[in-house]
Parts: sequence; structure tokens; C-alpha cells
Amino acid sequence: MATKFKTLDDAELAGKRVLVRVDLNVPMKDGKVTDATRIERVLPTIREIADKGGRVILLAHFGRPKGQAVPEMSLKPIVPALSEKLGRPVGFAEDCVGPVADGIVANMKDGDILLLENTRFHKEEEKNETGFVSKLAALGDVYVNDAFSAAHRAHATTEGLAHHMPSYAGRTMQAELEALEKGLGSPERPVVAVVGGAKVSTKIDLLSNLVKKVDALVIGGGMANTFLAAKGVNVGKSLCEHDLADTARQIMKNAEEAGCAIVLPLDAVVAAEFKAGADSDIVAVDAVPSEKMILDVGPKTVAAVNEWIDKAKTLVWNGPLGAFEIQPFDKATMSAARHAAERTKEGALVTVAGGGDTVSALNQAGVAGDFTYVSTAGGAFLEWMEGKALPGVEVLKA
Ligand SMILES: Nc1ncnc2c1ncn2[C@@H]1O[C@H](COP(=O)(O)OP(=O)(O)O)[C@@H](O)[C@H]1O
Ligand SMILES: O=C(OP(=O)(O)O)[C@H](O)COP(=O)(O)O
Repeated sequence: MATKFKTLDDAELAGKRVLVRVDLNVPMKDGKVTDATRIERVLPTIREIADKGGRVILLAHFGRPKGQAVPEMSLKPIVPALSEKLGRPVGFAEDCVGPVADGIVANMKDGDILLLENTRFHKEEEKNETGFVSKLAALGDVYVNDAFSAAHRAHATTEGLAHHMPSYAGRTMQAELEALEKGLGSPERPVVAVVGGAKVSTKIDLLSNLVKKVDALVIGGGMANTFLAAKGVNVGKSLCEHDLADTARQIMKNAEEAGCAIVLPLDAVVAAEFKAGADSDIVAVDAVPSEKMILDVGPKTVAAVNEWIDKAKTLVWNGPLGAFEIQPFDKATMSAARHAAERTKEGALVTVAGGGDTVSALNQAGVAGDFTYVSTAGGAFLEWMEGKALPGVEVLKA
């Protein structure tokens, strides 16, 4: 994919109010950031703009508050982590539009850095609504998008704003596209994709095309439950989108036609509650008790996944195989991550992984540095892999 867009090298930044879209949708626990990779990746862009005399106004989302101001999804707790990593003060505005934001932005000085509250607190953000885009646009002179991981969304702050002012790719946006092109532009086969995690409804559709691009698709995490249920397996109380059974069946059909192997769990780690240290059992996937939920894939599945990793020359991975944040449901993800890292270190495999939680899992396994490339993006990375145009990237090329 050609990356013909303007970068910070082309931008006039001194004295300008620069609206910078970043992805601060980072894993958090008890109000603290548990994986700062996404924050670290946007630091170069923020520093460069501030050092060139721009006034940095950061736009970002957190979670999926569905247009409501949900306090647990405020970006305020991110400010200390961002400020500490930057080594500079970061201001905060309690709303991304309206008098609060207008007042704080009006008082900014060259080189100042300000984070605006979660843009998804306004339903107009995801609708890319013109009036909302205009209100945001009034806060800035220049737009920079450094959120590759949100570039698959045609939202006000990822797409709409670029129509209103001179627009540029940030350094991370640039680096992500270059690295993906380098690592996966013409991948050595067999290509094995591992897809897991919890965002089933927003990621399942892209699997229809992905199966045409890869030789095997290993499905784990919450995503696997929807496929198992579509095959008539009782998944008990597991995270599962039963209404997507037809979609899952169509993907399996597409895979068969394309000669792509679909690898589903053989066994599972089940528990009655989603809680650290919960009593758990290993069962065959066709023996999940109705009152329990699948929270990880079992050891037989891990062995099968690792065999596919051995067969692969290229591995792409988004979404953990289980609820890795809580023990003992981290085992499969840790094992597969370490196995893929070993194969990469041996020079036998190119490994490209991405996604907020996936990166966190790789860090937890201590192997992020051993992968060929770790992207901040999950869904956006898979859509790129699928060959789809990403609205947040396309608009920068326009
Ligand atoms: N079987 C499962 N049941 C419930 N949640 C799961 C299961 N497997 C994985 N998850 C959850 O999936 C989440 C990550 O999914 P997702 O957001 O799609 O990944 P990423 O952020 O890497 O793109 C993790 O919080 C993990 O706990
Ligand atoms: O975390 C993100 O994506 P990912 O889970 O696919 O890595 C991005 O911040 C996009 O979030 P969204 O999937 O709610 O639009």
C-alpha cells in the first residue's frame, strides 16, 4: 500500500493550534495504566510538534461509552502517565468541545500540551457528524493523525477533521504503515493468522476476507466461542455472539473454498466466574458445563496452535487466546507467545502482532521485543492485512 500523504516534515507548526488524534485506549486496572505501549508510541509526534512551537491539542477515545459521559471511561487518569512519559506537563479539558475546551485552548501558549476528554462521550463522534466536526475544527489550525490503531474508523476525529484543515500523518502513523508494508507486503507462506480477544462483533466480518489471504486461521479467545456455537457446540455462559452464527458459518465456508484451514479449540479452561484464582477445569470443547464459561483454550489446543506456528513462515496475531489478565487463564496466550518468539529468534518465522491487549499480553510474556514487529493496532492492522482501505489513512492521501 502506497503511503503517499504529507508528514510532519511538510507541516507549518510554529504558533499553530495542532489537533493531534492519538490512541490512548490503553489497558488499565484500578485507575492505573497497565501497558503504556500506545502512550510511548505517540511521544515522538507530541514532542516534535511542541518543540517546533505548535500548541498540541490531543484528541482521543477510551473504551466504547456509546455517546454518554461515562466516568469510568474518562481520559483524565491517563494524564499522569502521559505527562510522566513525556517529562512535560499535560493540561486536561473536561470536554472536547464547548466553552470548557474553547476557554482552555484559547489560553494555550506555543509548546503547550493539552488532552481533551474522551471524544466518544459525544455520539456525534462515531457518526462523524458535520456540526460536531466543525466545533472540533474551530479549536485548531492543523490536523495530525497519529492513531493508526483507530484508522479503520471513519469518525469525526479520525476522518472528518481532515476535510477541514491542512492534514498530516504523525510519526507513528508513518512508522506503522512502513513497518507493516516491510513485514507483510509480500509475506512468505505459509501465513498463519491467530485471532482471539473479545471484540467479536466488530472483528468477525473482516475474517471473511482474511481467510482468502492466509493459509490457516487459528481462532481463540471469545471469538472462538461464536464459531463453536455456530457448529452446534454448547458454550455455556461463555462470551459468545449467538446472533453471528450465520456469519461464522459463512466464514468457515469461505475458508474451505479458499483452502484456508480453520483451527478451532479442542479443549477449554472453564470456570463459573470471570475472576482471578477462580476454580477452573480443563474440559473438551463439547463438554462445557452449561453454568460455566470458557476463559482460556486448553493444553491440547495450545499444542495444536504451536504446531501451526511451527508450520508457518509468517505469523500475524491479534487478540489473546484467553482472558490473560487474570490467572490461571493466561497460560495459552503466554505459551503461544513464547513459542512464536522462539521461532522468530531462530530466524524461522516473521511475527507481526498487534492490538492494545495483545501487546500487553506479549509484554506480560516478556517477548514483545522478540517479535519481528509489534503494532499498536489490532482491528486496523487486520483490516490493512485484509487489503481494505482505512478511512483514516485514505483521507490523509486525499
Ligand atoms: N474466552 C474469553 N472470554 C472472555 N474474554 C476473553 C476471552 N479470551 C480473551 N478475552 C479478552 O479479550 C480481551 C482482548 O480482546 P481485544 O480487545 O479484541 O484484543 P486487542 O486489544 O489486542 O485488539 C482481553 O481483555 C481478554 O481478557
Ligand atoms: O483498541 C483499539 O483497537 P483494537 O482492540 O483492535 O486494538 C482501538 O483503540 C480502536 O478501538 P475500537 O475498536 O473501540 O474502535
